[in-house]
Amino acid sequence: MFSLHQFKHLTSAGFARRLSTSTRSPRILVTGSLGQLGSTMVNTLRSKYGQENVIASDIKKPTLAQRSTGPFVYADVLNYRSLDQIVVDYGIDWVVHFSAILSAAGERNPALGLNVNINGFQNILEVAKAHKLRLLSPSTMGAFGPSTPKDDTPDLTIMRPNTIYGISKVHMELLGEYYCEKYGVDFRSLRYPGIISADSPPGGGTTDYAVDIFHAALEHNRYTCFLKAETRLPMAFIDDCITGTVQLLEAPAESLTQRTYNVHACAFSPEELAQEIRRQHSKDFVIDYAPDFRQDIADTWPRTMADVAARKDWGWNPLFGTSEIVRSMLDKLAPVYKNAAIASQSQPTSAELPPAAVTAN
Ligand SMILES: NC(=O)C1=CN([C@@H]2O[C@H](COP(=O)(O)OP(=O)(O)OC[C@H]3O[C@@H](n4cnc5c(N)ncnc54)[C@H](O)[C@@H]3O)[C@@H](O)[C@H]2O)C=CC1
Ligand SMILES: CC(=O)[C@H](N)C(=O)O
Repeated sequence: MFSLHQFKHLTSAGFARRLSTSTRSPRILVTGSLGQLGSTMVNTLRSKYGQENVIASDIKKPTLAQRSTGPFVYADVLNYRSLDQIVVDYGIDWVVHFSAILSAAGERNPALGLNVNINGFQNILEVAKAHKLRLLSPSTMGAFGPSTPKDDTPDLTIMRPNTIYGISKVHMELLGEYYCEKYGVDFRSLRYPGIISADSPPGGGTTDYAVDIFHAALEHNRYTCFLKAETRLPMAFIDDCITGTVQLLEAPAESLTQRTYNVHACAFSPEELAQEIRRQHSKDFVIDYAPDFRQDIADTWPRTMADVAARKDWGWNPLFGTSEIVRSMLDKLAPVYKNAAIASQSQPTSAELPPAAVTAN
């Protein structure tokens, strides 16, 4: 049994501990952290909040390099109990929910898209409610649909998307808002345009061409695009995307006037992007067009989005336009392709190999 003196001592120690945890860095769980945006997000958050405070997770196996920068756990968003356990074990305060099935992948496999984007999100929302977590879960311009005004699309407008991805993201936005109003879950979201990054490959979207084109330009100096030449869509560079996402994540609750915000940086068509690549990389770069089912998806999305509220409420301020994006992508990827070419040239040809090595296959 504790004496009264010991009890007082214990409670004041407990109080002191509670005080110190209320001023410590938040512990952040990132789901889907091996996707196109996840690894950059994890690295940015780790450099701000400390390696140990950011728990990366996915259902895929990380490479050694991905494991080396801090904790990584298996987290299937379809399994509520495992999410619950991670939140308890790691003392999670905030969740950045990046697990999703993107637009093209969702049309290829609607059942998977519905399951991950709807049931997975509901699990995340329930965990956020149970443990009073702050939850940032991105939405997309794909939440708009064919009857939405296409230019300067406002935050609040007609939203009748006709893809599994779009429908599931509207569900996410509305459910997040409902849980915020009804249960006080601090849900935050932003509607990204297509995101362009040299860090990781894109994961099955309609805007993937705007990343693939750089790899093709550097490797073959030609590209066959799955969208038509004139299909203009909103886009943003990964640096602006991650900076903006962290700004919204950290924004004081009282500065937010809504739960979901449009964010826009620039807009271009495949032909306009190709012209900029010719200007900055090679005048001989060739693009041709073989539109497929992704054209029908792109045709339902805005050409530009209005993002006045994001700029005003939490400081969205993208720095990369089309020309800066092309410059950065070429600067980052050119050395990779140059080194690969040098390595393949220095590989001995079969004629130069000793007989045992040639017969090994
Ligand atoms: N990349 C882009 O251009 C845009 C992305 N977004 C949104 O940003 C977020 C992140 O997107 P990306 O990184 O591009 O997606 P991605 O497709 O590259 O990555 C998604 C990740 O989710 C993981 N995942 C799939 N099923 C899972 C499950 N059951 N449990 C746990 N993880 C699972 C995958 O393994 C993958 O690593 C998504 O919500 C997406 O809708 C929105 C607009 C544009
Ligand atoms: C715009 C998005 O949400 C994504 N890049 C996709 O094309 O599906």
